[in-house]
Amino acid sequence: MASSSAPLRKLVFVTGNQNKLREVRQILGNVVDLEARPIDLPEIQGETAEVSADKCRRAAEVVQGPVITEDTSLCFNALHGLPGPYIKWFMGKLKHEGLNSMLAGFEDKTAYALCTFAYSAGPGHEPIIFEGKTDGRVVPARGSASFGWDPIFEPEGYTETYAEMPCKLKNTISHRYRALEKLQAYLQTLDN
Ligand SMILES: O=c1nc[nH]c2c1ncn2[C@H]1C[C@H](O)[C@@H](COP(=O)(O)OP(=O)(O)OP(=O)(O)O)O1
Ligand SMILES: [Mg+2]
Repeated sequence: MASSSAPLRKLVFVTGNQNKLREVRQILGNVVDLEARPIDLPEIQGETAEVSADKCRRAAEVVQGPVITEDTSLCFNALHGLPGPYIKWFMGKLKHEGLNSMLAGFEDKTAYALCTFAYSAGPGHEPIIFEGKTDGRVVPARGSASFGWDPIFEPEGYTETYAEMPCKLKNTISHRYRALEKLQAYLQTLDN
């Protein structure tokens, strides 16, 4: 926690996703002065860390200052980590039912949610990557369909899907929470 007398660090979060923004605000609380920019940046193909670093470089150019970006992957173990960073496009076309069908031919329904935050101090500053991972499995949709693939992801050790649990609980076990813990620890080192 920043001391109450120190001014809060200003950080721009570039994202086109309101649900992400809401969770990031809930998790971080008042530790940073977060300003949202609803810009949907282009995303390259590749491994998650490369996709994230590239998006963050573009964001720093747009913002001309310190910036964070976030990428979320949903990785099916039976498919060697796919759809991974392409989950948005798979979700868009296949919906929850189709994502379940992709695993119909496999015994292994396990998956993990991977959240990658990237921080850049500004244009020309190489992004630093912070990853958080939550293991679970893919199940037929249960719970409110308000955020992406939440209804089909049941985190390990729980009988509820992300969509069925109170957001307070999701926010203490989620891929996003785990990545933000690391980002927050890094931001604290900058404050000292
Ligand atoms: O906790 C989550 N629970 C369920 N679904 C989620 C979660 N987090 C992201 N999602 C969805 C949104 C999008 O369909 C895809 C990630 O794609 P991703 O490119 O990272 O997000 P986006 O394009 O919506 O926002 P952004 O402008 O920050 O890139 O997975
Ligand atoms: Mg995106």
